Amino acid sequence: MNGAALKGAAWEIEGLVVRQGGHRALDGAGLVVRPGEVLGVLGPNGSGKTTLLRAGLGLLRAEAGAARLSGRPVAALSEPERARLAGYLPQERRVGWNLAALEIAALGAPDLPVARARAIAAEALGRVGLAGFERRGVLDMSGGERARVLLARLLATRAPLLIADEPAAGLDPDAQFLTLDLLRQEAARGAAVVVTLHDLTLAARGCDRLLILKGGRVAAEGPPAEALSPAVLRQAFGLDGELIQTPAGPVVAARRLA
Ligand SMILES: Nc1ncnc2c1ncn2[C@@H]1O[C@H](COP(=O)(O)OP(=O)(O)OP(=O)(O)O)[C@@H](O)[C@H]1O
Repeated sequence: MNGAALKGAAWEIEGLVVRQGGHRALDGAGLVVRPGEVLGVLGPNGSGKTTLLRAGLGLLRAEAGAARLSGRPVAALSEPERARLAGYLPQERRVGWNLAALEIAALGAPDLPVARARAIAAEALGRVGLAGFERRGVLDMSGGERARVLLARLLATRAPLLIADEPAAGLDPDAQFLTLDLLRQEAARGAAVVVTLHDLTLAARGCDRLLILKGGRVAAEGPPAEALSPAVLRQAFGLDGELIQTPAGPVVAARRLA
């Protein structure tokens, strides 16, 4: 452990070095997120976003660096303790068994009696737009519907930290905005939220702060207008673009560098 715990942070990661397949997938990256805040983690494919989330939860071994959940070193917490402090929606939407949507969503609340967990799951399914789908097997759904069930499972955790790895991937435009709205609602109830995204406009609209990764390092960090400056778009994403304010909210207009 390096520095002292930051007061009030739900999740602090500092200086992580993680080797994957012989090269440094993370080379000193970190993040801090506080209750009530939505932090977006962005970066090109392979820049280390998923590795940062997994290593920061103690699911991958780090060669150096530190991670704390609610001020407690992740390495000192059991997996059930970590699960109570952090709801985690992984990038892969793998589900083995064709269980009903309600049962899958209720897995987010294993601490509660079954009837209560199912009531919370039903409410979460309603929030993600799946009222009426409670009894449908998740393997008998479209990919986007299944993704919403897994988002409902995340919401059902009611954890103080919610981590969603590309929750908007494969969703229709309305569902993408809905996803960010729901995560913002969770932040409004006091949760800290960390979300990885590839849609820069969605990130600019839905996140309070953005962390941009490039090559396993933090390339930029700050409010969307700063973190998505033309210089960052160029250096981190290889794009010629800018953030434009419109009546509907900010939009990132960009094209590939010639
Ligand atoms: N199991 C693995 N074995 C070897 N290399 C890996 C493994 N998992 C990830 N990597 C490498 O680590 C780096 C970071 O991967 P990571 O999944 O964190 O990127 P990402 O930013 O989440 O990407 P994406 O946007 O494509 O999801 C990449 O270079 C990737 O090829």
